[in-house]
Amino acid sequence: MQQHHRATQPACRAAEVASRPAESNPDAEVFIRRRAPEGLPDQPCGAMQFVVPQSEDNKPRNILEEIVWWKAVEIARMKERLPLARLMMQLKAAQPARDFIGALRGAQARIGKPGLIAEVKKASPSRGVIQPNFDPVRIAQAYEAGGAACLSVLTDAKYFQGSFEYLQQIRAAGVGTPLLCKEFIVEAYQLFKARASGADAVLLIAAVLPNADLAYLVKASAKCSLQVLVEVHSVAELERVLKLELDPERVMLGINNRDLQTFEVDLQNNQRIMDSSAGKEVQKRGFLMAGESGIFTPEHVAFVQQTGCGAILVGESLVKEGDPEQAVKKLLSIA
Ligand SMILES: O=P(O)(O)OC[C@@H](O)[C@@H](O)c1c[nH]c2ccccc12
Repeated sequence: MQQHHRATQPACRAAEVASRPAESNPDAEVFIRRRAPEGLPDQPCGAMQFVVPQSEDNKPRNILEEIVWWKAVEIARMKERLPLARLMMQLKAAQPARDFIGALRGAQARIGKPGLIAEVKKASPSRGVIQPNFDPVRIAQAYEAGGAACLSVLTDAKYFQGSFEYLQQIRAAGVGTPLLCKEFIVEAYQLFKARASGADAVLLIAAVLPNADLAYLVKASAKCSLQVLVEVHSVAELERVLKLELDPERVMLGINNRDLQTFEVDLQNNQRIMDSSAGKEVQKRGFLMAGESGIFTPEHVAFVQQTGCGAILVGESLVKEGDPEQAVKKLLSIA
């Protein structure tokens, strides 16, 4: 699979990236390999059952890789509990999807600030438990009352303590803002599960998915009426994503300002990417851009806005507050 991912890059570029340490090359793409959580299996060869030794390289190289390797197990279990045929019946019965991107653009036009995607997030690998007193429905209702245009709901169970059920519960409680399913999506089954649970949009992470997979999953999303947020975290990734044919009415882009290896947040990353020629092209082609992660203050919001982002994705700074409604109002400077 690693070979497959690398093969989507020109050979010289891949070699160049591989030979430079990641720290000195902020634009290096993160190539997520796909393996079972225990790595590649032992390779017995011959009657003596001689085993080719496992190398260090057979462990996840970063948290994103670890999460993605575990996904394979999680998806297999989900399919056992809910086979595809039954999931497709749920999908048919789902309520029509809402216009996620339209809601963000509408809010931006109304308030003159980036449209807010407020995240319902209990925990994360970098922060541990952020909100021990976690009630997803109460938080979602408070975000909506505070003026969030859209919500993002973490569904990853093992690393973020999320659940697809939270999407259902939030919808069932009458929350009307469009919902993003925040998941590490690697196959279409997860898209169907997201839509059947009430999501209106899904996240696709460029660092996880080569362009061939992105193209397929974007198409499959459109088939089940899901809009898409494609997340990049470097200029190189943005350049790659822009090679795809994407409809700005159905696909928006996001810049994750959190480094996937160190977890450090740097809002300058947002500026650097938006100022690049790929960043300019994004704006020319009319894509809505979201700045993601590490946004804590109205000053941060203003900074991300002046880089050219019409949306922001905010989790920790809102979810850790006892009164998330006030936290939203404070962040957007709504009296
Ligand atoms: O809690 P923060 O720093 O405001 O970040 C929110 C969001 O950007 C972050 O949760 C996120 C961005 N991309 C992701 C991909 C998967 C899981 C989580 C994320």
